[in-house]
Amino acid sequence: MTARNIDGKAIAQAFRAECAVRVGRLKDAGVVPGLAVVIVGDDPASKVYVRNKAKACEAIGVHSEVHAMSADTAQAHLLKFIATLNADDAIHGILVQLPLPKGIDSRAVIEAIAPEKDVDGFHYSNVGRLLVGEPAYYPCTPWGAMKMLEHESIAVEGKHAVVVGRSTIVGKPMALMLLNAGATVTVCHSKTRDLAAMTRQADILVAAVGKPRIITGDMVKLGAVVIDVGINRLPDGTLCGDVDYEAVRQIASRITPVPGGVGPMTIAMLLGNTVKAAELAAGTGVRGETRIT
Ligand SMILES: Nc1nc(=O)c2c([nH]1)NC[C@@H]1CN(c3ccc(C(=O)N[C@@H](CCC(=O)O)C(=O)O)cc3)C=[N+]21
Repeated sequence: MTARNIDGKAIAQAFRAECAVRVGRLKDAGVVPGLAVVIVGDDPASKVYVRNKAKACEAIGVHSEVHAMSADTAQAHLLKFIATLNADDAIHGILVQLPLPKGIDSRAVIEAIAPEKDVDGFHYSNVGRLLVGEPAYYPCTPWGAMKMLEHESIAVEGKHAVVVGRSTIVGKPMALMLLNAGATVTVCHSKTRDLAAMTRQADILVAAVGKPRIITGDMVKLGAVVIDVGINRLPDGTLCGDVDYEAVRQIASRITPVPGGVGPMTIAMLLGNTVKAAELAAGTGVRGETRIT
């Protein structure tokens, strides 16, 4: 078997086009969606991501502003700044780029963001809503992975999904989204005994570990759907996922490539959440859905 790729770039493009239409409608109603991105310190990788986010906003007519602060910014200053963004009617979404420099309590910073502007879906309020299965802003990376499954008409209900990784940003919310969608979910992590025995049971396998190519061919069931969330930069500068793509491709039925898989979806979901935040602020958003994007 050779797996077909799930083309994140193309799906993200289609989703962004839908967002652009919604932005057009908002503009007719006199509202320009606005995203504020706050970046503290000068991590080069973070700067690239932030630039890509700003470009993606610009392309669909979302106002974006990047607030760059030095690595020695005081936490109190950052909290005050977030309070001004919370009060700014032109800003519908706030994203504080993670990781933050040592000495800043990321949790305190996230909790300072108004939940209705928390387009990352990291605030306790949104995390709790996800747990309960209520409308919320859902974390963009796992939400993007779910959207890929939906777009490809891959049924989740009744499937055995195995998530490798238990981070707050990807693994845990991914497991909850799959569970809410009716999957039987196993979450594996660094303390799991016999990881391969677990992953081989997966109809849908999600790798969110952050270690290059740790999911090898022998760990995958024939015909499984494999979602690779890992983005690892190798010493030679190339990007690779958590999945040994060439080997697993021979066994899986569908696979997301890296790059061009979950990464582009993450940015598309951020745009979707920002547009939704503007729609809700403008009173044109649809409430009562089981999900917000
Ligand atoms: N508050 C916060 N929210 C985030 O969403 C957030 C964050 N902090 N910190 C850093 C991570 C990382 N992240 C990525 C988004 C898109 C790609 C992406 O588009 N990747 C391309 C390749 C990009 C490249 O070539 O480097 C791809 O996979 O095809 C990657 C990584 C969002 N993050």
